[in-house]
Order: sequence, then C-alpha cells, then structure tokens
Amino acid sequence: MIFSDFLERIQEQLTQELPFVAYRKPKESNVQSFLQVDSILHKTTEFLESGFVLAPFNLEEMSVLIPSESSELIISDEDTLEEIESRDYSNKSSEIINEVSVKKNHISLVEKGIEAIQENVFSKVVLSREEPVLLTEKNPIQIFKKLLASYPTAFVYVWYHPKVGLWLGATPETLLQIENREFKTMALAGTKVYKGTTDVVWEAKELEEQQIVTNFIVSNLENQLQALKVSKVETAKAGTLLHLKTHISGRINMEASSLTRIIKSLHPTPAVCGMPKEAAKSFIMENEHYKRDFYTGFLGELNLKKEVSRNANRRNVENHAYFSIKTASNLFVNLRCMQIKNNEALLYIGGGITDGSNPIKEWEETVSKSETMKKVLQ
Ligand SMILES: C=C(O[C@H]1C=CC=C(C(=O)O)[C@@H]1O)C(=O)O
Repeated sequence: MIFSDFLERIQEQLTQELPFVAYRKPKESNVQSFLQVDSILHKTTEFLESGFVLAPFNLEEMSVLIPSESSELIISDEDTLEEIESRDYSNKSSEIINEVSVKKNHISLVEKGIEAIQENVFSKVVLSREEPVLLTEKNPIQIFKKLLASYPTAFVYVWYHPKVGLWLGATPETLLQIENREFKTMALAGTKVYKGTTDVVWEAKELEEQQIVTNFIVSNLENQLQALKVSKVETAKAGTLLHLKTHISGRINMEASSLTRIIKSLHPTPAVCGMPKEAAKSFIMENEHYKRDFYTGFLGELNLKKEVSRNANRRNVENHAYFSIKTASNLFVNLRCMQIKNNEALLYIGGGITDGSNPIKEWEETVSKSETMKKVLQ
C-alpha cells in the first residue's frame, strides 16, 4: 500500500471512532497499522494473546489489546520516509503554561524524592510531570507524520481507542524484543542535550542512575535466561538528547520462564520507576501531581506469528515445506509521549533522581525533554 493510502485508511478509522494503532519500529522504513473492526474494549492481564498491547505504568490497572484476530493489518510501502516532508523544527519551542508554579511544584517533588533517598526509603526514583500544550496542529495524523519524520531511530506511534483516548509518542527505549526464545532488552538512563557530538563525558550521577537499571535487569532475569550477555555502556542519541545505554540479551529458559513472567519481573524498570521497585512506585503514586496512566507503561506487538523462510534458495520446491512459524513480541517503554484531549496535548516527562541530583537541573532536564516533543506540535 502506498503511504498516502495508508494515511487515508487510518484517518478514516479515526473519523469512524474505531480503535487502531499505527507505528514504525526503530530504524525500519515501513509503517504498520492494526485497524480493529469493532469498538470493543479488549483487555489483557497475562499477555498471552496475539495483537498490539498498550499497558499502563501500574499493571494493576487495565492493559488494552487490539487483537490480531479482530483487526486488519495494513503495511505501507518501504519508500515511506521519502514521502514524509522533512523540516527543521529546531528553532521552535513554546512557552510553558503557568511556568512559575509548574516549576515550583516539580522542584519541591524532586526535593521530597531526594529526602526519601537520604532516609533510605529507596536509592533511585523517577519523578515526572504532565504539561498541557495548546494545539495549533489539531489533526493527530499530521502530528504522527511529523513524529515519523523527526525520529527515525525511535519507536513512533499513534494509538486510539474511543473508550480510552488518543496517545502519540516517539520512544527511544525498548522494554523487550523476543523472537521464539531469543531475548533482547536495554538499560537506558541518564540524559544530556545533544550538541553535535556523541563523544561526551558523563558525570558520576548519570553513570550511577544507569547502572542501577542494568543491575536491576540482570538480577531479575538471571534465572530466566541462558547465555546472558551484557554489553559495555554506550552513548545513544535520541532526537536532540543523549542517553546512556547497555544492551542485554540471552536465550529464554522455557522451564523457568514465560513472556508473562518476564514482563512482570521487568516492568516498571528503574529507568521509569526506581529501586527498590515497590517503594519507589508507592512514592510516585502518592506524590506526583497527576496520574501517569499509560506514560511509562509499555506498548507494542504481542505474540505475533511470523512466517519465516528457512531456505531462500529452494523457492521452487513446494513452498510451505520451507517456512517455519516464529512468535515475536516487540515492546517499548512509553516515553516521550503525549495524550491528545480536546484541543490540548498533554505531554509527559520525567527524570531519574538519585542522591546526587540537583533539583534545578532535574527541572531543566524535563524542559529539554518536553521541547523535543513540542517541536512536532507546531
Ligand atoms: C522517564 C523518562 O526518561 C527515562 C529514560 C531515559 C533517561 C532518563 C533520565 O535521564 O532520567 C529516564 O530514566 C522520560 O523521558 O520521561
């Protein structure tokens, strides 16, 4: 399908108030969409179904599924990117509504987090805020196009359900990628503004907050994975920001593990919650000035069945003998995202707090993160 027809189909789905998701995986060129044929709200708790899942920060709340079996899957042509107009949005950023009180509230939240760390309630907590922005571009599909053009290495999506709402985002963080037994994830944390080079020196505070994420993932998955590999930490560019990243991979031990178990032992990682998990999660839910819902939850393809060619050279022989079925899940942490409500975009931004955090710098980090998202709203 050509890209303009693809966009028309998702636009129609939105106009008819039917659930859908359209997305492009990191570094891929084709954009896919699940168009649900009815408006039923499907839920999942164990992540055993096949489809596209959107899960909240707090897994005790509802995770929504767009099931494969009740959706049409459409894919746009590979030349998609050339058809998206690419502009320079770098000089546009808008002001924060009620900046003085928003800033004061965030700084006092961070100070409270640092106090709790000093009282040994936890060693790290990720604290966030919601920022409303008045929309000049009101069509979500146009915003989605700008996200696609601006963030080629992110997981970019627009998700809609008439009973839940409309979310958009361009996240740099993978929660997990599984193909049959092969497992991959990443520990992503620490932020700097990109200034033309990835050759930067990280401070102890940032190295520590990222190491906490790596340690958490390794210790939670050690018993569920064989051939566990942990890469060296590297600097990764995400739009106009830089983060510290470690790749972690292994082979799932099917006797000791399952997708449900892996999700529940990983989510929410200290990249979005804290360490230890439960103490940080309670602090977040009691002290942040809004409810996270799907921000810092996860989303993506769940248990999709793929036909894989075993031997491309033997095409002339009866086809089905040379295909095998793979089950794949590709889940991403819902960061750098927003919810569209009426004529407003509600942006969600947070940052990791440790003992070494400076509240003003933490505020500035959320401003830099929100600016990367505001660029696509103008
Ligand atoms: C929680 C967010 O980012 C996380 C991912 C990368 C870097 C982060 C940081 O530097 O604090 C956060 O852990 C967010 O962008 O809202």
